[in-house]
Parts: sequence; C-alpha cells; structure tokens
Amino acid sequence: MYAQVIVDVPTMQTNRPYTYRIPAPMLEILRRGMRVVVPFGKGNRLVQGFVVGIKEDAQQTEQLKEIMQVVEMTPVLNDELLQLASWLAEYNFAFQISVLQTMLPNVMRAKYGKVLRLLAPDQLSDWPQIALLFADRGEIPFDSDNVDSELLPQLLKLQKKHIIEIGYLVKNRAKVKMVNVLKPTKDADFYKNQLERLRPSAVKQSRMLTFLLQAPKKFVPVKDVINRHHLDYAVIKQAENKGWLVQRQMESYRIPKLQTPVQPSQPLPLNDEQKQAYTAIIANIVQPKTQTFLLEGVTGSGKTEVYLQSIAKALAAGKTALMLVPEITLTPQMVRRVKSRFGDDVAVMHSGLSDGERYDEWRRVQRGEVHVVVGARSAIFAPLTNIGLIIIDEEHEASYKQDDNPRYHARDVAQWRVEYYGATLLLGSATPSLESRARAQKGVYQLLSLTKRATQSVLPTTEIVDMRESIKYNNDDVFSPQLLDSMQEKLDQQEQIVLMLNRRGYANFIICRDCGYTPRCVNCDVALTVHKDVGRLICHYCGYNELIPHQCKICGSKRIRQFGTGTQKVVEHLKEVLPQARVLRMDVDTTRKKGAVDKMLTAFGNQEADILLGTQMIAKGLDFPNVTLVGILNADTTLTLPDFRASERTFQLLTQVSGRAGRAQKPGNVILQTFNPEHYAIQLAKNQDYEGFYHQEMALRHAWHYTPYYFTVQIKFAHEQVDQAAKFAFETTNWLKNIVEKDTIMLGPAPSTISRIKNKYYYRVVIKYRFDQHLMQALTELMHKGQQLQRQGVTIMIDREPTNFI
Ligand SMILES: Nc1ncnc2c1ncn2[C@@H]1O[C@H](COP(=O)(O)OP(=O)(O)OP(=O)(O)O)[C@@H](O)[C@H]1O
Ligand SMILES: [Zn+2]
Ligand SMILES: [Zn+2]
Repeated sequence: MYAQVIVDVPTMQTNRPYTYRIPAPMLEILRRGMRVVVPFGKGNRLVQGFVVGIKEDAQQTEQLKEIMQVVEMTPVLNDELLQLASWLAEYNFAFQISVLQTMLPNVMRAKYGKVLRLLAPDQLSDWPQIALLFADRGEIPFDSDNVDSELLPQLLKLQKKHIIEIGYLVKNRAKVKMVNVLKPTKDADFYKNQLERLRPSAVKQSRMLTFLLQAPKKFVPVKDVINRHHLDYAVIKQAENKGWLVQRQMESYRIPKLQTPVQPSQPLPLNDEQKQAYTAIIANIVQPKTQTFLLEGVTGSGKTEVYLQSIAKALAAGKTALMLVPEITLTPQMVRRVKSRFGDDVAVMHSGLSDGERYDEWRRVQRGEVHVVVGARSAIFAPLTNIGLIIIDEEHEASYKQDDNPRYHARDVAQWRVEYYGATLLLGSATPSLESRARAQKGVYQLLSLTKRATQSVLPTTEIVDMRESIKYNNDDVFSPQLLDSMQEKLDQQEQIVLMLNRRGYANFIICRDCGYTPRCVNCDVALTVHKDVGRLICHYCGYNELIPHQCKICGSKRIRQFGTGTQKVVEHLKEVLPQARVLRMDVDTTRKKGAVDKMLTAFGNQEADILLGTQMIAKGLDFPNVTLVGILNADTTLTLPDFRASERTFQLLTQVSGRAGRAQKPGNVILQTFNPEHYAIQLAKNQDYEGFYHQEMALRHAWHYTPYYFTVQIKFAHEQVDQAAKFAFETTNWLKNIVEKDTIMLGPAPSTISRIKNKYYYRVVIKYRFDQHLMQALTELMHKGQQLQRQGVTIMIDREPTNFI
C-alpha cells in the first residue's frame, strides 16, 4: 500500500503529493488526514507531512521511501477539510501545505531540529573536546545552545570520517496536559470506622478521611482536593498506600477563562423585525438547503439576539454552529454573550489564547464534545461536522481577510463549507461590504433588514465639527470647543464618553489645514503618498507622480503638511483640559497583555472610568448603556488611505463608532471632527444612512471600474535590490499583458505604499478583470514559477481580492 503525502518543505513547495511506501505495521492504523514524518530529498531530511490519499499501487515502486512515523492515531483532518484545503489552495494561488497548516492550531506545526549522532564512539579518543561534548550520550541536539561554534571545524572533519553524522528531527510541540486525579475506593462505613479509630492528634488524617467520606465516587483533581481541604501530597500518598484511594493521570483541557464568571441568560422576546429575520433564517436550518443571508441591521438593532436564537435552533435540530467575530478586541463581550446562552457547549478560538488553550479547544471541537464555536478569522476552519449555521458578525471587517499566505477570506471559506453541508450562512453588519450588499441586490444573498434599535432608544444625533474653522480661532487641534463642552457636560451628569482616534490613516499623506484638500491620483482616485527621498508624491497603484507641493492647489494656503498624532499624546492633553476625568486608554500598547481587553472593558462597564479613549479597536460591538457621547477626533484620516475602499472604510468606521452612543434609555450624541465636512462618506455617516452611501459609492465604483463591478488581483514583487524588484515586476506585467482578456485592466507596476520593508523593496501590479480564465491560469503558473525565482532572491505574492494596499 502507498500513501500520498503533502510534505512541509518551504523551499520546494508544490501542490503535488509525494508517494511513500507504507510499512506493514502501519497498514492497520494509517488513514487519510493523519500527520506523518517522512524522509525527503537527497539528504533524507525528516519532514512532517499530511496523508491526503492511500492507494493500492504506485508507479516506479522501487525508489519509493517509507513513512517513518505516524504522529497521532486519529486523523487531524477529515474528508471535508481535505477537500476544502485543495479548493482553497487553488482558489487563492497558495500551496496546499500552507493551507493545511493554517487549518490546525499553531502548536501542530512541526518544528525542526538537528541532532549530532555518534557513529563510532571508540574513535573519539583523539578528540577530547568532542568527547566532552557528547559526554557518553549517543545523540545530542545540534544548536547554538549546545554546540560552540569553535567546534564546528572539528565536527565537519569527524562527519567526513563517518565518526559522527548530522541527523534531522521533527518535534511535535502539541502536548496534552495531564493532571493527577484521585478517587475513593471504599464505602462510607469504612471511612467512618477509620475516623473513629484515629488518634486525636492525627489532624490531617482526619481531614483526609472526612473528605473521602463525603467525596463522590469519581476522579477529581488532586490539586483541588489539596487546596480545598487543606491537605498535602504526603497525606494523600499515605492514604493511597493504605488503599483508601487510587491515583491516576488524566487528560485535562486548558479552557480559556474570562475575568469574571459568566451569568446564564434567557432568550429575549424578539421584536417584529427580528422575528421576521429569525423566521427566514431558521426555515433554512431545519431543511438542509444552502442559503446565504445578509442581515443589514442598524447599530444596536439586536443582531446578536437573532444570532443566538438561530444558533439555538441549529442545536435543537441536532446540528452545530460556528460564529465568527472580528479580531480579539470584540471577543470578550461577545464570548460572554454566547457562553451565557450555551454554557460549556461553546469553544472559543482566537489569537489571544495560549497555544495550549487553543490546542485543547480545538480538540474539544474535533472530538465532537462541543457544538458551538465562536472565534476570529481562523476559527472558520474549526473541525465541526454536521454544520447547520455559520454566522459572520461585522462581515465587512477587513480582518476576515488574511494578509499572509494563504491569503484567504473567511467569507469564501464559509460559503464553501455551507455548500458542503447544505447549511445556512448568515452575514451580519450595520454597514455591509459593498460586495455583499451588491450580491443581495442581485438576489445571490437574501437581504434581511433591521431598521430600528432593539431597545426603546433611537439612533444618536451627530454634529459635524469643521476643524478648519475650529483651529482658526482656537489653538487646540485635538479638541474643538464643541467637543470639550459636551465632554464637560457628560462628566457633570456622570455619564460616560467614548473617544476615538482614527489611527488607521496612513501618515505619509498631505492635508491642507485650511481647506482639507489632499492631493489625489489623476488616474486612480486614491490619495498620493509622500516620498521625501525623491521629493515627490507617488500613486501606488499606477506610478503617477508629482512634486510635493508647498502650497495648496485649491486655496493657496501654505499650511499644507503631513498629518498624525498618538493616543498617548491625547491622554496627556486630556489631563490638561479635563483634569478631573478618569481616562482608560485602549490601543495596541495597553492591550498586549493577556486578558487586558476584558479587564478594561469590565472596568469601563462598572463605571470605574469616565472616558474610554482608543483607536479603531473600540469602534465595534461595545454595548455600554451609560455611554451617551462619542467623540471622533479625526474622522478623515482613513479617507486618505491609498486604497479604493478608503471612503467605504471611513463610512463604516464612523457609523460603527457612532453606534456606541445612547444604546439604552439615555439619548446619545456624536461629535465628529473633520477637515472634510462635505465629503459624502462623512455626511452620510452623520445619519447612519448606509443605503444612501451604498448607492453613491456604487456609482463611483462603476465609474472607476472597481469592486464589485470588477474583480481585483494584486501581485507583489520583493527583492533586496530595488532595480531587481522593478525588473521582475515589469517582466511579469509584460508577459501577462499578452495573455489577459481585452477588458482586463493592468495598473502599474509601481512601488508599493511602503516601498521598503525589512530591507526588501516592493513593487506591485493591480489587475482589474471581469472574467478572465487566461489570467487565472497564468497566475497559477506564476505561483509555481515563483518557487524557482526564490533562488534569485525574488518573492512573488499573489493576492486575490486584496483588502490591504499598503
Ligand atoms: N428583542 C429585544 N428586546 C429587548 N432588548 C433587546 C432585544 N434584542 C436586543 N436587545 C438589546 O439591545 C441591545 C443592542 O443589541 P445588540 O448588541 O445585539 O445589537 P447589534 O445589532 O449587534 O449592535 P451593533 O451592530 O451596534 O453591535 C442589547 O443591549 C440587547 O440586549
Ligand atoms: Zn487648501
Ligand atoms: Zn494612479
């Protein structure tokens, strides 16, 4: 029998599996989807691989190598996930091995090490230093911790003489946590009897027996017994020796914990709009039929309640459910809401967990011990079977797209999985992506709307403050007088404030302080980027460039300059202007520690602070009834992103963050500070008018040939030398130009937005197409060619439907 194995060799990636002989003892156990260790290449280096097929015969059987080792006794990937991997690799121009590894918890990725093996110990007498190094061991790790570099020449000589050899090692880092457990062995009468016969001085023994007398007849962790009953290991050992109890080792799960216990919650009675949406969704869950819904519901309209009740329905129908939320910041509050409904039946998967916790949550899912998974992007690969419902909350979020290989979008994976299971996909957002909203328009998705807030509250009222005017009369360019006054008022009323500093904006653009003008590309309608070194503004799509201006083209002002400020500075500024306010700062720096987000949000919820100041992180999902003011310090920075989605991103962000205000009884206000008060994204966000925005933005996308009217692919080229990066970019572009369809548009090549990262120069081409099978084939070819080009120092990255143009 032979196994088809996808191997983990980064420098020789291919989507073709290699054939290996299955040794007789392994025949019984080896299955598709298992991890194995196999020798690879001339040096027979050991690498990890995945068995993707098993067959009776193979061609050229003589030269085939044997599988060395099976990593675990059960497959880690089932048929569904193996099929998904091969589809995803092809669709995203990625290699299967990188997809397979992405599907599994990080710790299951093999780590490789080298070992030195002593072949002829008796010949070491002339090499005292080496003899000392081995110190009677036959094999030692070969790394800088163990082996001094001074010894390398000697080691190489010995290797030539075949006295030692260098071997390879595959380390499995996935460790199951074991704990000591104990169980009483005798009946109650026995322990009672023993207790009566104890000397009064035997205090610990008495405690031990009292515990055993009441303990349930099942295994409990020794540690708990010791802590709760003030015992120690010695007493337990004694008791074991006397036969009063037995001890074992048992597998234990590391289950991630929240800061405070989760209180159970009951389903709320749905309002009419919620009920309509819910009824449509569950009709599909009960009858297996693939359907995708877009739930467009204003902020605070109770989308989460619809999600939770739909999940409950899936569970009642004997199916499982998967819910994605964007990145970790949102997770604590959302996890709490899901756990409060489904308790221990929920597994949580996101990057904030430790490796061990992630591995254990994954195993609970894989063993079918939980039926609900909530997590961030990569949780879309959770090994649930019999899926009835997949929910993607805040479906417009860019974090659902992975920026690294494999560059997949969780929405595409979700669509594939619901088709496999005949399940329902529910995409929810107050501000859907244009792609999804357009699909709903065409009837590909079914549109469901929630137009009102779920509680008695109404949407907040928004005031736009023109910062051009404000800084004319007022030295403060962080807080306008309007925002300061409102903050003071809320502080007096003991209500809470959320302040957002829009930091996603890219620092390298220019803005006129007097009229808000930002120079844009004449071909692409994106902001131009400053390149100080050449004194020019450059378009990162098409390469168009012009001199850095000293004067505004529109109003002639000389106050045209680069832009940007940080959260730390704003905190200091707040101390001066509102010294009495208690401020919580939430950004990448303050949330690095595990559990920090949960802790901060809990504190804010308990009103231990008046102001929550943060970056984009705080825009989504927060539901705090006492927040009545949202201040947006710089609404426009996202507008200047060199990205055709800049307006969409800005609209979404402003609408989401505004939606944090006035979610309960007290009405909410939003103050939005901007240099571009007339911009349609800002005007429409003022009224949370998503539909208005959708129509206006669609017209622009149509005019400029962007998504969703055209598909896009971005190809990036990286090299340590700028001329080499450019050369490969131009060669590839010219080659592609002869292949693609007539209506396919190629922009560039041009330097990337950040043209140099880690001493590599980046060039890119953006391709817009409608239907282009030739292009798809060419890109697959390019991906394979990219492997060879690596040897010339070029890295080629192909990104389908890119969301990041930096
Ligand atoms: N049917 C209902 N009756 C009463 N209150 C409800 C109902 N549905 C939801 N709520 C409450 O309304 C508030 C807002 O709901 P939720 O957070 O689910 O909105 P959302 O649509 O997810 O909002 P966002 O997009 O802003 O995060 C919550 O406090 C929730 O408990
Ligand atoms: Zn100007
Ligand atoms: Zn351009």
